[in-house]
Amino acid sequence: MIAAGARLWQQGWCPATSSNFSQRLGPDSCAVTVSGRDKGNLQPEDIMQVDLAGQALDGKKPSAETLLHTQLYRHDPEIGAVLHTHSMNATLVSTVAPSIVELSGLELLKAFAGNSSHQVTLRIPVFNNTQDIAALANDVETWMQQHGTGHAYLIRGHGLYTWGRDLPETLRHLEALEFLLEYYWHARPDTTEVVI
Ligand SMILES: CSCCC(=O)C(=O)COP(=O)(O)O
Ligand SMILES: [Zn+2]
Repeated sequence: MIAAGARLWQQGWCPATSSNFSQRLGPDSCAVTVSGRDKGNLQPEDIMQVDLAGQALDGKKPSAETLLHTQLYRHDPEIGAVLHTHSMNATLVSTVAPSIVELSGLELLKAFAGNSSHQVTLRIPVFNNTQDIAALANDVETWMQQHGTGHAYLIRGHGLYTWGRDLPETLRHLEALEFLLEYYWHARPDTTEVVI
């Protein structure tokens, strides 16, 4: 997670202490970044343990968005890592997109686990931003129960969440998403107005 933070910060995807990262530790807990830390220069003490209710197990202050990470680990036991970033492309797309961003026919869609052809559609739901992270986590869970887990979601005017079986797979998903969101921004098939 420390190396991942340096790599993602270098790309400009984690400005100004934004973003948070986590990795599953077992069936009932995960490691998550401490709130407010510089994600480009994480130290071992900037990573802590929480249970899947989001409660700190070591007295530190977990990411303000911990419940969005633990929702994913509770939802799917196969999820082993979660990355949340604040890139310009994700933020731009999140403000102009309809409620679901759809991407089809692009070779890079094969970067997502389970895809062996470009002839697939990646659906990325867009949730409205809120400071009520528990409510947002509930909205995400409800959406996933109705539509499936998928690979990612956007939060309007905020950023991107993605996940995978482990950290390398999640980094691959994130890099593919960044490419695809930049493509979407330039193509902007559904743009009508900015929505924040
Ligand atoms: C300065 S960014 C605002 C908070 C945020 O969106 C974020 O991703 C970082 O929050 P954390 O508590 O995980 O540091
Ligand atoms: Zn954030």
